[in-house]
Amino acid sequence: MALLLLSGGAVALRLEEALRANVAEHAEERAHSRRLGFSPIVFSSPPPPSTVHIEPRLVGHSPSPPLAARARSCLPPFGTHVHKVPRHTLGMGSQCPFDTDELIHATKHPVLTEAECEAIRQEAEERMAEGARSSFTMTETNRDVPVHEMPRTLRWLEEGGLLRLCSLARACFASAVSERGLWVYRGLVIKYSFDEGLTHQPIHRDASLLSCLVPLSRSSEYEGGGTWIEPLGQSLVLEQGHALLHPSAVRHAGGRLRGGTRVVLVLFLNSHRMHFGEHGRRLRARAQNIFAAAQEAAEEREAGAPSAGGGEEDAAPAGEDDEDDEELACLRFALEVTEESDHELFYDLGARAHDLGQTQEALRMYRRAEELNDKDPMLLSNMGVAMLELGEPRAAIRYYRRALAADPYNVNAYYNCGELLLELNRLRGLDALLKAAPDEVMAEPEMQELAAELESISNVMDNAVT
Ligand SMILES: O=C(O)CCC(=O)C(=O)O
Ligand SMILES: [Fe+2]
Repeated sequence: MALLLLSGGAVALRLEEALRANVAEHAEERAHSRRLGFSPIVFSSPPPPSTVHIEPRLVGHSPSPPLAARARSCLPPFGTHVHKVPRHTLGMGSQCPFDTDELIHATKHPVLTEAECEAIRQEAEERMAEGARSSFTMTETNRDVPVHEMPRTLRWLEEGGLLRLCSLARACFASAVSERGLWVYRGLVIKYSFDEGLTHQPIHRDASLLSCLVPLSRSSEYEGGGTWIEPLGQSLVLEQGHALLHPSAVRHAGGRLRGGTRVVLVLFLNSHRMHFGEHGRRLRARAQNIFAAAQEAAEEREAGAPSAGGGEEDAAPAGEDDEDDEELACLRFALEVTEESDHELFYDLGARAHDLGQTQEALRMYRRAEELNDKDPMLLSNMGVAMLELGEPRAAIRYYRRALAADPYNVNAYYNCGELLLELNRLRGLDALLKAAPDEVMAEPEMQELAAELESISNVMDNAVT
């Protein structure tokens, strides 16, 4: 398979620099984790077999047990239900630290007691009531409080809670976790509440090696919800205190809540040493940061630009082209280290070309992405747009419909599909589309406009007939 890039010593050298910077970033994050108040976990013995079973009553009752008891309470106590996900979907290439497709583990029993769940939840709710919130999840559709701002929970983690969860993570993912241990990149308590419009989290990967999620609510407190696992095409709803563990690179989402309140504890865990397979995610993040910084600078220039006089387009300020190249270089380095196995990188390259008006090239990249993951709603929706731009409206509709099958709440795909059906005068199709759209989608102003247009055309036609 031909690599897209990388020739010449100068570029290769820069790749090496980028990789070194990733390793340094990992070390800096580990140090930062300590500053936030998380002590790393170092294992003192080889991982016990995952079949080891200890009595549930040993788990997590004593607030400050002696060390030996603490260690015992930290054995991976319970078996897990395992869901298989092809490990190539992690996009880590042949250096993937996970050596199996058994990548989604849901414990068969609680690993946190009811009392522990309630205590953590209570502290999180106190912090939220005081107005604490982080923007870590970068979305308005849920609320989250960082664990490092929750002293009681932090202490509970120190006193054995973290060792318990990390031991479990180690038993589930032995190939990725060495004796040198694990540390918490971030911990969050996330609240979803249907009545407050906090209903979900979009599909994403987490910025760590392993993700561990424990519902603090009982499943009877909400409808819908759960953790949506894209490659399974399914939401997993766990009972209070059970743990869901998966590689952070499994694409997932906070599943749509249809009622009630769901509160979860999430720990993002990293291994002592960074695995080579993690370079891709860090390089992609670099590219995204460079892009975001360039966007911000452009917006600032626009805001600060004198409104009068001149009339000529400003020349790009010195350095901007270099920044663009840096973004591209990072994406290409990421492609190289992941051996072109990560569909998100092809998506990014496609979106970048699309933004620059290079629709053919965008489609070429999107197709490479689609070969690796044909269920990504954003990708499919963008492919629809590209198809339309290239004069293929029927293909565009097919892509929009596939995007909607993958994500029935995708407003962009709904709107683009609806607008195109209107343009093609396929009014029955438009009517059916609007009727199928969930209320949340129809509440969006652009969807309201589409519905109004359809109605006014229908009225005109009715009047013409009568
Ligand atoms: O709510 C969930 O089940 C998923 C949460 C999640 O993915 C996250 O916080 O990163
Ligand atoms: Fe996540």
